[in-house]
Amino acid sequence: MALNPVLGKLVSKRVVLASASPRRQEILTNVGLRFEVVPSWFKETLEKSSFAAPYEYAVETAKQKALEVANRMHVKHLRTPDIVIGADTIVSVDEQILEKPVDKQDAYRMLSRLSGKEHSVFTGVAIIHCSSKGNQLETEITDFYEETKVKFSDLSEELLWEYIHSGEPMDKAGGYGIQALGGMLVEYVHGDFLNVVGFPLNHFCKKLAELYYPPPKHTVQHIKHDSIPSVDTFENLSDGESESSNFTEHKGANKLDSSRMCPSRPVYNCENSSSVRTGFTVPLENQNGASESAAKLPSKILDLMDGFKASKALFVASKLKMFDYLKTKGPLKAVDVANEVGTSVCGTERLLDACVALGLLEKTSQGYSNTDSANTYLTSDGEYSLHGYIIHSNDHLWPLFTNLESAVREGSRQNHRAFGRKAEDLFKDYYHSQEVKQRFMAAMHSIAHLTARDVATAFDLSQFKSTCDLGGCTGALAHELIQIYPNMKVTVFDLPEVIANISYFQPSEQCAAPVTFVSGDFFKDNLPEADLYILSRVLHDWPDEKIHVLLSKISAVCKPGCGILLAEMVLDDEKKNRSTALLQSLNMLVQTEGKERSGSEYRGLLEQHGFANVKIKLTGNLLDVILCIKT
Ligand SMILES: Cc1cn([C@H]2C[C@H](O)[C@@H](COP(=O)(O)OP(=O)(O)OP(=O)(O)O)O2)c(=O)[nH]c1=O
Repeated sequence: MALNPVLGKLVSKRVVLASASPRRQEILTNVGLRFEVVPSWFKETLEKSSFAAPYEYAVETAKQKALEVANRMHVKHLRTPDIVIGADTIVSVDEQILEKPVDKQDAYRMLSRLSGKEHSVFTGVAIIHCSSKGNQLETEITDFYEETKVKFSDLSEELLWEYIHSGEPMDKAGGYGIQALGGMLVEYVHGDFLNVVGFPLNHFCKKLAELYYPPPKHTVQHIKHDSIPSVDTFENLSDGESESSNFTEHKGANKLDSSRMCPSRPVYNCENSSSVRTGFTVPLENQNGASESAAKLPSKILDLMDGFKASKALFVASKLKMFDYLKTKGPLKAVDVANEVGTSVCGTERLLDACVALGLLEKTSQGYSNTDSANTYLTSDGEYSLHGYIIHSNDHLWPLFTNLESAVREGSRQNHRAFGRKAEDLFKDYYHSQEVKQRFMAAMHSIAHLTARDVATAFDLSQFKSTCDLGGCTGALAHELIQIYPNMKVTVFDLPEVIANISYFQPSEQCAAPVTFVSGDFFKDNLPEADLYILSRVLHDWPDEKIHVLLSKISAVCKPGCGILLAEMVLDDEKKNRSTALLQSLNMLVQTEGKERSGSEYRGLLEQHGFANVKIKLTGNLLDVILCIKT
């Protein structure tokens, strides 16, 4: 199947996914679609009883989510996106619509209704093509839905509660996630699996193929409204591109054929009906090579070849604090940015343009300005600033990664090559100078802050009265724990040179129950007493031998019923799917004796030290969470 041309049609467009769902982002990223994420603020409060069928509710909600984002972006930035994609997933059982549970009781109510029965999962999708006329936003809406049938086994009350306590149901329609623990509840699935996970990719691609490669008119005329089209893929059709299928041009000339845009007109594949489903294979119609070479364009490989340039562009713009200047003073012309920063105008202009193309900045006739993401993540005072980690990536990881080849040949860390220093203990390397130490602490703080909420809420930790975050650095996770569990006593235990430097990172408003910081070396010193020991991004720094030393120390002070919570990037057992975590494991190779590990590997390590009932939660954020209890 020539998939690439379908998505390739979107390459030059500003595509926005109006969804906060990490699953939708992952599904679309995995097929190489480039898009910005702007979660919709539309509240899912449409009156369900006013819809004749559950899928109509999902389609309308998806449409409203996407329209809200299209309108907001148009008004706010005066730079209208080309395409906004919205989606809404619901579960329907006995004519009732189930959305995300509001609390655990609600999850229990939903899951017990699904037990032993077949239900339908509907995802409504809206694809909105936007354009600006004068100051007005014009939209062309295409929508559709997909249904998948899922049957649950008979589920005991005990099993349901165990599942609910895993925390997985809370952000998922119907209260389950088929892609993770919830998969164990499922007897069969009829239909598109990804539709259950939140996005019907196959139907979406077919829809794009319809929009961008419509069949020639004579073919359409032969199709009866209620009949199966005479072709089931587009392979036999001529492209139509030369006539009218280039969406942008077509739209400019006159409005799109509304029969293609309106889901309620059944002329050509506008309904969700398997009887009119077509494949989304795109024709290699042109025998003289033009389209064929486009179809073969190895875009993923080309993106990888460019990856280091894109990373470095981000690092340099961050290091020069361009995002900070644009936040306070933007929009600015390239010459003004160059003056602020003290750089050349021609170099600055090229860097800013590259950042625009990478989706980090926006460019209008008034100049360059930050995107919402840049304000949140790239400025040094952004709410979830990654500035510290970006500078660490530029100044520390980049030189190490340039020695990746040696690391792979030798199987060991490369600090001596990158920094001309004999490799000592990992943390002695980081703490040999005040500047490097503070840079490292800022980097760790930014990741800990970004992931803290997901780590703290992955499991219900209210049973633990006291917690000790070993290697908890600036206390970002500790502060989040206190927010969520106000009665919890939280201690951070870290090296004296870290504890001496934490003040800069403390939240300005004082918490009622402040975090206690204790200095020491967890390999050598006594550990503070606690019901729960947290090791966040600690075990990945060390080889198995050192981990056994640490886990046996924790095991010795842990009473039965007490636990360990690990926060790490957990690899899939086959070590072939999670590229972020696998690349992070290379990161550990170039600078430590540690590595990233799979869920089974962590389970094996923990069980050897008397920790059982090991539960793993993939959070969708950078860190996954593992909880286990001392027997
Ligand atoms: C049934 C099921 C749902 N889900 C998820 C998909 C959706 O993210 C979520 C349903 O909620 P939605 O309201 O469709 O989406 P969302 O709130 O996650 O994101 P947004 O509104 O910003 O688009 O449930 C799974 O991940 N696995 C499953 O098995």
